Amino acid sequence: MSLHQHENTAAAPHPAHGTRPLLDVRSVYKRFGGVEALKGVSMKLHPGEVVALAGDNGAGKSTLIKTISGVYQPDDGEIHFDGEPVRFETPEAARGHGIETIYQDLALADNLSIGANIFLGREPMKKVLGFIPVLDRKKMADAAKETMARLDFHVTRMESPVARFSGGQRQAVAIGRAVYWNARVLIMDEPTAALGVPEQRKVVSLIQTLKAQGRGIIFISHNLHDIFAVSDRIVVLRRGSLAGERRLSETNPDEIVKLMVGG
Ligand SMILES: Nc1ncnc2c1ncn2[C@@H]1O[C@H](COP(=O)(O)OP(=O)(O)OP(=O)(O)O)[C@@H](O)[C@H]1O
Repeated sequence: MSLHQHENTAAAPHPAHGTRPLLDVRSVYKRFGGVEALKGVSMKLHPGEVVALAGDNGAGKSTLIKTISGVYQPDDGEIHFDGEPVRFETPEAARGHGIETIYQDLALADNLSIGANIFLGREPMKKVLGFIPVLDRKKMADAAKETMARLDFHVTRMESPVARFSGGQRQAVAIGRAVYWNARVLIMDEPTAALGVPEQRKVVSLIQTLKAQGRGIIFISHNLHDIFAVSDRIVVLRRGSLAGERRLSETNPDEIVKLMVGG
Protein backbone atom coordinates (compact mmCIF):
# COMPACT_ATOMS: atom_id res chain seq x y z
CA MET A 1 0.00 0.00 0.00
CA SER A 2 1.48 3.34 -0.97
CA LEU A 3 0.67 6.48 0.95
CA HIS A 4 -1.66 8.48 -1.21
CA GLN A 5 -0.34 11.95 -1.88
CA HIS A 6 -2.91 14.53 -2.84
CA GLU A 7 -2.05 17.30 -5.28
CA ASN A 8 -3.81 20.19 -3.65
CA THR A 9 -2.63 21.22 -0.25
CA ALA A 10 -2.41 24.86 -1.20
CA ALA A 11 -4.99 26.21 1.24
CA ALA A 12 -3.58 29.31 2.94
CA PRO A 13 -3.28 29.11 6.71
CA HIS A 14 -6.40 29.76 8.74
CA PRO A 15 -6.03 32.74 11.11
CA ALA A 16 -6.31 30.16 13.89
CA HIS A 17 -3.17 28.39 12.63
CA GLY A 18 -0.50 28.77 15.19
CA THR A 19 -3.06 27.66 17.71
CA ARG A 20 -3.03 23.92 18.23
CA PRO A 21 -5.60 22.12 16.10
CA LEU A 22 -8.47 20.59 18.02
CA LEU A 23 -8.46 17.73 15.60
CA ASP A 24 -5.64 16.47 13.43
CA VAL A 25 -6.49 13.56 11.16
CA ARG A 26 -3.30 12.10 9.71
CA SER A 27 -3.34 9.88 6.66
CA VAL A 28 -6.31 7.77 7.73
CA TYR A 29 -7.23 4.59 5.86
CA LYS A 30 -10.48 2.66 6.16
CA ARG A 31 -11.38 -0.46 4.21
CA PHE A 32 -14.62 -2.41 4.04
CA GLY A 33 -13.71 -5.77 2.56
CA GLY A 34 -12.38 -4.91 -0.88
CA VAL A 35 -13.60 -1.30 -0.77
CA GLU A 36 -11.05 1.35 0.22
CA ALA A 37 -13.40 4.00 1.58
CA LEU A 38 -10.56 6.23 2.87
CA LYS A 39 -7.12 6.19 1.28
CA GLY A 40 -4.81 8.28 3.42
CA VAL A 41 -7.03 11.26 4.23
CA SER A 42 -5.62 14.08 6.35
CA MET A 43 -7.42 17.13 7.67
CA LYS A 44 -7.21 19.57 10.57
CA LEU A 45 -9.80 21.48 12.52
CA HIS A 46 -8.98 24.47 14.72
CA PRO A 47 -11.01 26.03 17.53
CA GLY A 48 -13.55 28.46 16.09
CA GLU A 49 -13.21 27.00 12.63
CA VAL A 50 -15.93 25.64 10.35
CA VAL A 51 -14.81 23.03 7.83
CA ALA A 52 -17.18 21.77 5.15
CA LEU A 53 -16.70 18.26 3.82
CA ALA A 54 -17.73 18.09 0.19
CA GLY A 55 -17.63 15.25 -2.29
CA ASP A 56 -19.77 13.21 -4.60
CA ASN A 57 -21.73 10.15 -3.50
CA GLY A 58 -19.39 7.46 -2.23
CA ALA A 59 -16.46 9.89 -1.83
CA GLY A 60 -15.92 8.83 1.78
CA LYS A 61 -17.48 11.72 3.72
CA SER A 62 -19.63 9.58 6.02
CA THR A 63 -16.81 7.13 6.56
CA LEU A 64 -14.49 9.98 7.55
CA ILE A 65 -16.88 11.47 10.12
CA LYS A 66 -17.66 8.03 11.51
CA THR A 67 -13.95 7.32 11.82
CA ILE A 68 -13.42 10.58 13.69
CA SER A 69 -16.39 9.97 15.99
CA GLY A 70 -15.62 6.41 17.08
CA VAL A 71 -18.18 4.51 15.00
CA TYR A 72 -15.28 3.06 12.97
CA GLN A 73 -11.62 2.76 13.87
CA PRO A 74 -8.98 3.64 11.28
CA ASP A 75 -7.12 0.70 9.68
CA ASP A 76 -4.09 2.93 9.38
CA GLY A 77 -3.16 6.51 10.17
CA GLU A 78 -3.70 8.53 13.32
CA ILE A 79 -6.18 10.92 14.85
CA HIS A 80 -4.94 13.51 17.32
CA PHE A 81 -7.33 15.40 19.54
CA ASP A 82 -6.07 18.46 21.37
CA GLY A 83 -2.48 17.43 20.65
CA GLU A 84 -2.81 13.85 21.90
CA PRO A 85 -3.15 10.70 19.78
CA VAL A 86 -6.57 9.12 20.37
CA ARG A 87 -8.31 5.95 19.33
CA PHE A 88 -12.02 5.93 20.06
CA GLU A 89 -13.45 2.44 20.27
CA THR A 90 -17.03 3.76 20.54
CA PRO A 91 -18.99 6.96 19.85
CA GLU A 92 -19.37 7.32 23.64
CA ALA A 93 -15.57 7.46 23.96
CA ALA A 94 -15.44 10.25 21.36
CA ARG A 95 -18.25 12.06 23.17
CA GLY A 96 -16.28 11.78 26.39
CA HIS A 97 -13.62 13.91 24.68
CA GLY A 98 -16.22 16.45 23.53
CA ILE A 99 -16.69 15.19 19.97
CA GLU A 100 -20.43 15.15 19.29
CA THR A 101 -21.99 14.05 16.02
CA ILE A 102 -25.41 15.07 14.83
CA TYR A 103 -26.79 12.76 12.15
CA GLN A 104 -29.63 13.64 9.84
CA ASP A 105 -32.19 11.79 11.93
CA LEU A 106 -31.14 14.02 14.88
CA ALA A 107 -31.79 11.14 17.31
CA LEU A 108 -34.51 13.04 19.16
CA ALA A 109 -37.34 11.44 21.13
CA ASP A 110 -40.31 13.10 19.45
CA ASN A 111 -42.74 12.83 22.32
CA LEU A 112 -40.39 14.41 24.87
CA SER A 113 -39.57 18.04 25.71
CA ILE A 114 -36.35 19.87 24.87
CA GLY A 115 -35.06 19.30 28.40
CA ALA A 116 -35.82 15.58 28.31
CA ASN A 117 -34.08 15.33 24.94
CA ILE A 118 -30.98 17.09 26.22
CA PHE A 119 -30.72 14.53 29.01
CA LEU A 120 -31.85 11.51 26.98
CA GLY A 121 -30.11 8.49 28.48
CA ARG A 122 -28.26 10.71 30.98
CA GLU A 123 -31.27 11.81 33.06
CA PRO A 124 -30.54 13.84 36.20
CA MET A 125 -32.07 12.37 39.35
CA LYS A 126 -32.81 13.88 42.72
CA LYS A 127 -33.95 12.32 45.95
CA VAL A 128 -37.24 13.08 47.65
CA LEU A 129 -37.80 12.33 51.32
CA GLY A 130 -34.06 11.81 51.45
CA PHE A 131 -33.99 8.50 49.58
CA ILE A 132 -36.59 8.10 46.78
CA PRO A 133 -34.92 8.83 43.40
CA VAL A 134 -37.04 10.82 40.96
CA LEU A 135 -36.34 12.68 37.73
CA ASP A 136 -35.05 16.19 38.40
CA ARG A 137 -37.47 17.93 36.04
CA LYS A 138 -36.49 21.41 37.20
CA LYS A 139 -32.84 20.80 36.33
CA MET A 140 -33.93 19.55 32.91
CA ALA A 141 -36.18 22.55 32.28
CA ASP A 142 -33.54 25.04 33.48
CA ALA A 143 -30.84 23.41 31.35
CA ALA A 144 -33.11 23.54 28.31
CA LYS A 145 -33.86 27.22 28.81
CA GLU A 146 -30.24 28.17 29.41
CA THR A 147 -28.86 26.09 26.56
CA MET A 148 -31.29 27.41 23.98
CA ALA A 149 -30.64 30.98 25.19
CA ARG A 150 -26.88 30.40 24.77
CA LEU A 151 -27.62 29.46 21.18
CA ASP A 152 -29.74 32.59 20.90
CA PHE A 153 -32.55 30.29 19.84
CA HIS A 154 -35.91 31.01 21.36
CA VAL A 155 -38.94 28.76 21.36
CA THR A 156 -42.02 29.79 23.21
CA ARG A 157 -43.22 26.35 24.26
CA MET A 158 -40.27 24.84 26.06
CA GLU A 159 -42.34 22.01 27.52
CA SER A 160 -43.92 20.90 24.22
CA PRO A 161 -42.90 17.60 22.69
CA VAL A 162 -40.22 18.32 20.09
CA ALA A 163 -42.41 16.65 17.44
CA ARG A 164 -44.35 19.94 17.34
CA PHE A 165 -41.26 21.93 16.36
CA SER A 166 -40.10 22.86 12.89
CA GLY A 167 -37.12 21.15 11.24
CA GLY A 168 -34.81 24.05 12.10
CA GLN A 169 -35.95 24.09 15.72
CA ARG A 170 -35.40 20.35 15.99
CA GLN A 171 -31.91 20.79 14.57
CA ALA A 172 -31.37 23.47 17.25
CA VAL A 173 -32.44 21.03 19.97
CA ALA A 174 -29.94 18.44 18.72
CA ILE A 175 -27.23 21.11 18.65
CA GLY A 176 -28.35 22.30 22.10
CA ARG A 177 -27.88 18.81 23.48
CA ALA A 178 -24.32 18.68 22.12
CA VAL A 179 -23.58 22.13 23.54
CA TYR A 180 -25.00 21.24 26.95
CA TRP A 181 -22.63 18.27 27.11
CA ASN A 182 -19.69 20.56 26.29
CA ALA A 183 -19.05 19.62 22.69
CA ARG A 184 -15.74 21.07 21.53
CA VAL A 185 -16.08 19.52 18.09
CA LEU A 186 -19.48 19.28 16.46
CA ILE A 187 -19.83 17.10 13.43
CA MET A 188 -23.00 17.56 11.44
CA ASP A 189 -24.21 15.38 8.63
CA GLU A 190 -26.17 17.46 6.12
CA PRO A 191 -27.59 19.83 8.76
CA THR A 192 -29.58 21.85 6.24
CA ALA A 193 -30.89 19.02 4.07
CA ALA A 194 -34.68 18.73 4.12
CA LEU A 195 -35.14 22.25 5.48
CA GLY A 196 -36.86 25.18 3.83
CA VAL A 197 -34.77 28.25 3.00
CA PRO A 198 -35.65 30.34 6.13
CA GLU A 199 -34.89 27.33 8.31
CA GLN A 200 -31.60 26.73 6.50
CA ARG A 201 -30.66 30.31 7.36
CA LYS A 202 -31.39 29.68 11.02
CA VAL A 203 -29.17 26.63 11.05
CA VAL A 204 -26.40 28.57 9.30
CA SER A 205 -26.71 31.25 11.97
CA LEU A 206 -26.57 28.57 14.70
CA ILE A 207 -23.33 27.29 13.20
CA GLN A 208 -21.98 30.85 13.31
CA THR A 209 -22.89 31.07 17.00
CA LEU A 210 -21.06 27.79 17.73
CA LYS A 211 -18.02 29.08 15.85
CA ALA A 212 -18.02 32.34 17.83
CA GLN A 213 -18.00 30.22 21.00
CA GLY A 214 -14.68 28.71 19.85
CA ARG A 215 -16.00 25.28 19.00
CA GLY A 216 -14.78 23.46 15.91
CA ILE A 217 -17.38 22.39 13.40
CA ILE A 218 -17.21 19.86 10.58
CA PHE A 219 -20.25 19.56 8.40
CA ILE A 220 -21.08 17.43 5.40
CA SER A 221 -23.15 19.18 2.78
CA HIS A 222 -24.17 18.78 -0.82
CA ASN A 223 -25.46 22.34 -0.73
CA LEU A 224 -22.77 24.65 -2.09
CA HIS A 225 -24.81 27.69 -1.10
CA ASP A 226 -24.67 26.67 2.58
CA ILE A 227 -21.03 25.66 2.29
CA PHE A 228 -20.16 29.12 0.99
CA ALA A 229 -22.42 30.80 3.55
CA VAL A 230 -20.77 29.40 6.62
CA SER A 231 -17.45 27.58 6.21
CA ASP A 232 -13.89 28.84 6.60
CA ARG A 233 -12.39 25.96 4.70
CA ILE A 234 -13.66 23.32 2.31
CA VAL A 235 -12.18 19.83 2.25
CA VAL A 236 -13.10 17.95 -0.90
CA LEU A 237 -12.97 14.16 -1.03
CA ARG A 238 -13.01 12.10 -4.19
CA ARG A 239 -13.11 8.31 -4.20
CA GLY A 240 -11.63 8.06 -0.73
CA SER A 241 -8.81 10.57 -1.24
CA LEU A 242 -8.37 14.24 -0.53
CA ALA A 243 -9.07 15.92 -3.86
CA GLY A 244 -8.25 19.35 -2.51
CA GLU A 245 -8.60 21.79 0.33
CA ARG A 246 -9.43 25.46 -0.07
CA ARG A 247 -9.94 28.49 2.12
CA LEU A 248 -13.31 29.97 1.29
CA SER A 249 -11.78 33.31 0.34
CA GLU A 250 -9.64 31.75 -2.37
CA THR A 251 -12.13 29.56 -4.19
CA ASN A 252 -15.55 29.54 -5.82
CA PRO A 253 -18.35 27.00 -6.34
CA ASP A 254 -17.13 26.10 -9.85
CA GLU A 255 -13.72 25.14 -8.58
CA ILE A 256 -15.22 23.05 -5.76
CA VAL A 257 -17.46 21.18 -8.22
CA LYS A 258 -14.43 20.53 -10.44
CA LEU A 259 -12.52 19.12 -7.46
CA MET A 260 -15.53 16.95 -6.59
CA VAL A 261 -15.94 15.41 -10.01
CA GLY A 262 -12.29 15.30 -10.97
CA GLY A 263 -10.72 15.54 -14.38
N1 LIG B 1 -20.30 -0.20 6.15
C1 LIG B 1 -19.84 -0.28 4.90
N2 LIG B 1 -19.61 -1.48 4.33
C2 LIG B 1 -19.13 -1.58 3.06
N3 LIG B 1 -18.84 -0.53 2.27
C3 LIG B 1 -19.06 0.70 2.79
C4 LIG B 1 -19.58 0.88 4.12
N4 LIG B 1 -19.70 2.22 4.35
C5 LIG B 1 -19.29 2.82 3.23
N5 LIG B 1 -18.90 1.92 2.29
C6 LIG B 1 -18.36 2.23 0.96
O1 LIG B 1 -17.32 3.16 1.14
C7 LIG B 1 -17.35 4.15 0.12
C8 LIG B 1 -17.53 5.53 0.77
O2 LIG B 1 -18.83 5.64 1.30
P1 LIG B 1 -19.35 6.87 2.18
O3 LIG B 1 -20.72 6.53 2.65
O4 LIG B 1 -18.32 7.20 3.19
O5 LIG B 1 -19.41 8.03 1.09
P2 LIG B 1 -20.13 9.45 1.18
O6 LIG B 1 -19.17 10.44 0.60
O7 LIG B 1 -20.61 9.71 2.56
O8 LIG B 1 -21.35 9.27 0.18
P3 LIG B 1 -22.86 9.83 0.25
O9 LIG B 1 -22.80 11.28 -0.10
O10 LIG B 1 -23.54 9.02 -0.81
O11 LIG B 1 -23.37 9.55 1.63
C9 LIG B 1 -18.49 3.77 -0.81
O12 LIG B 1 -17.94 3.02 -1.86
C10 LIG B 1 -19.38 2.92 0.06
O13 LIG B 1 -20.10 2.00 -0.70
